[in-house]
Amino acid sequence: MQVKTEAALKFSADAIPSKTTSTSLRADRARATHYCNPLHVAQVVCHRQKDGNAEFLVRWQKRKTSTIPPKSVVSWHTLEELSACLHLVQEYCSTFEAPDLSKVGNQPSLPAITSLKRKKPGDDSASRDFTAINKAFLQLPSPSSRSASISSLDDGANTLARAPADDSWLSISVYNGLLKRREGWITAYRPKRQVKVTQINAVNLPTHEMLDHAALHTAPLAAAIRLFRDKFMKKLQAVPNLFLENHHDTTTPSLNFRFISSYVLGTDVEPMDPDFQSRCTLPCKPNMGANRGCEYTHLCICLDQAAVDGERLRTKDLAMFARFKAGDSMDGEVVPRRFPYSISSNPATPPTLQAFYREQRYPIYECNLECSCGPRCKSRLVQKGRKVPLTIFKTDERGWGVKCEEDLIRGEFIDVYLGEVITNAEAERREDAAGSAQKASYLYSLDKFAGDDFGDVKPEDCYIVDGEHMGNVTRFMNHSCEPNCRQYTVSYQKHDKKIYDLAFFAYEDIPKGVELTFDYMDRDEQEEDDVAAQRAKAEADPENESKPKCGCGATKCRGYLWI
Ligand SMILES: C[S@@+](CC[C@H](N)C(=O)[O-])C[C@H]1O[C@@H](n2cnc3c(N)ncnc32)[C@H](O)[C@@H]1O
Repeated sequence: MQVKTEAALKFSADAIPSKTTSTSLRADRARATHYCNPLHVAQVVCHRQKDGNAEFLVRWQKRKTSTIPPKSVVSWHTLEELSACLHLVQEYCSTFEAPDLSKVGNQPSLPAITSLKRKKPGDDSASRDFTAINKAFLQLPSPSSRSASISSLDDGANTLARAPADDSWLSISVYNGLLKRREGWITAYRPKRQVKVTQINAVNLPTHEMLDHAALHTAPLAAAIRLFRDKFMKKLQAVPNLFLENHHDTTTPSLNFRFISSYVLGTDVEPMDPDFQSRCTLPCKPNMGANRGCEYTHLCICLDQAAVDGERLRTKDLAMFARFKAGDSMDGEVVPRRFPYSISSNPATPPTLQAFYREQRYPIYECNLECSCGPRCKSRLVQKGRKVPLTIFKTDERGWGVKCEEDLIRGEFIDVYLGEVITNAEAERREDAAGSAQKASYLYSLDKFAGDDFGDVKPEDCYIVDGEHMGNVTRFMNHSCEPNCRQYTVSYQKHDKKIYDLAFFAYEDIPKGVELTFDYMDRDEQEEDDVAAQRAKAEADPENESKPKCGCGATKCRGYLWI
C-alpha cells in the first residue's frame, strides 16, 4: 500500500501525479484525502501544462485563526483534486476565448480542444483582464510598495523573490513549502527539519510568466471543458423536459447553479401562517362542473378577489354594473367573477390565460391544498408546473437564453421563476458584494403588492428572488423591450402579499424555436416615437454610461436593460 508522505503534498509541480498508470493510480489514492474542499478554495488563479495535463493554481481562503506565516497560500492541483470545485475552474476557464467548433465538434463529449485563446479584456461580460485577477487575488498595497522582482511559481518550491523593505511584504507573501491537512483544513506546514521556510512574493500572482505559459498551453483545458459539460448534463437530466443546446462554442452554464422545484426560503423570510390560509368550502366539491372544475363563479370564496365578470354582471344587476363601470371597488361583494383560465373541451388544446387577465395584469388567485375543490378545479394551473419542453441555448450576444420545442399559443403557461427568497437587506448585501462588475443579474422583486390600497407591504419589506445559484430554467430567460412572454402574479394564499409565484405566459402565439423573452422592467406597451425619444434622452444622460446596454434588437428597444 502506498504510504502518504509529506512530500506527496508538496505543491511543487513534482508532487502532482498526472498519469493514471498503475503506480500513479496508487498515488492518486494516496492524494485522495486532499481533494480540495470548495469551502476552503477562494479562487483558481492560473493554469499550466504538466505532462500534457492541466494543473490549476489555487488560492486558499485565509484562515482567520492561523498563526502560520502565510496569510494567503497557493498550490497547484489537478482537475481530479478540484472535482468538488469545478465551478471555480470553470469561472477561470471562462476568461479564455471559446474554441472554434468547426475544429472541435459540438458533441456532449468533446474531443481535444486546441484553439482556446485568452480573451481580450472587455470581450464580453465574462472576461477579466489580468490586472483584475491580480487585484482580486490579493488586497494589494499601493503599487509603490510592490516588489520589482517577481518569480514564477513554476520555478517550484525553491523560488525566492526579493521582497520590498517595508512590512507590507509579510501580508502579501505566499508560502511555498509543504501543505498539510489539519482539522479538515489544508494548511501550510513547516517541517521541523526545514530550517528556512521558502516564500515567494505574490504581489503579482499570476506572474507574467505564468500568464504567458497559460496562454500558450490552452489545449489541456479541453479535459476541463468536457468535465463541465458532463457535470451540467447530469444536473439537467434530473429536470424533465429540459435540454441544452450550444452551436456557438464549447461553454456550459455555470456549475455553481442548482436546479430546484420550489422556492428556497432564506434567513428571516417568513411565509404566512397556514392557519390564516383562505380556502373555498361548500358548495365547492371535487370533480364538479362536468369534470372540468368549479362553476361557482359568484359563490366560490377563492374567487372573492378575482376579476369581476362585467358581462355577466350587466345581465344580473344593472345598478351594480354601473357602479363597477364607474370604478367602484367590488371587494367583498357577491358578484360574478372570472376564472383566470379558459379550459378547452378539446384535451389537445392547453388551458390559456383569459384575455382580461392577460391584458390587465390582474393578480391570479389559484385554489390551494386546503380548498374543497378537486384537482380538476379550473383555478389550478400554475401550481401543476411546467408542461412544455424547453431548451437552454447559447444566444449570439446575450449569453444563455430559452426557447420552446413546441409551438406555444397566446396565453399558454410556460413556467414560474424560482430561486432563493431573500430579504431586501440581503439582496443589497449581495449586490454590494458583486461590486460594480457588469455581472448578470438574477434578482427578481416580489413587489406586486407594495404600496397597494391596503398599504400593508412597504417596498423595503418586499422579498426578492435570487436565481443566480439556485433556480430553474426561467432564470436563463433574456430581456426584450418587445417581449413575447409576460410575467403574472399567481397567489395561492390570498392574504400573503409577500410570497407568491412569478408565472410566465406566452403573450402571443410563439412558433417553436423562437427565443422566449420578457420585459425586465415589466413595462406596458408604448408607441414607437415615445420609445425613440426616451432612448435618445437616456443615451444623452451621463448617469447611464455604466448601465448595461440592451441587445434585444427590437424596434422599440429602450437602449438599456434596466430603464
Ligand atoms: C436573468 S439573466 C438571463 C440569462 C443570461 N443570459 C445568462 O446567460 O445566464 C439576465 C442577464 O442576461 C443578460 N441579458 C438579458 N437580456 C439581455 C439583453 N436584451 N441585452 C443584453 N444582455 C441581456 C444580462 O447580462 C442580464 O443581466
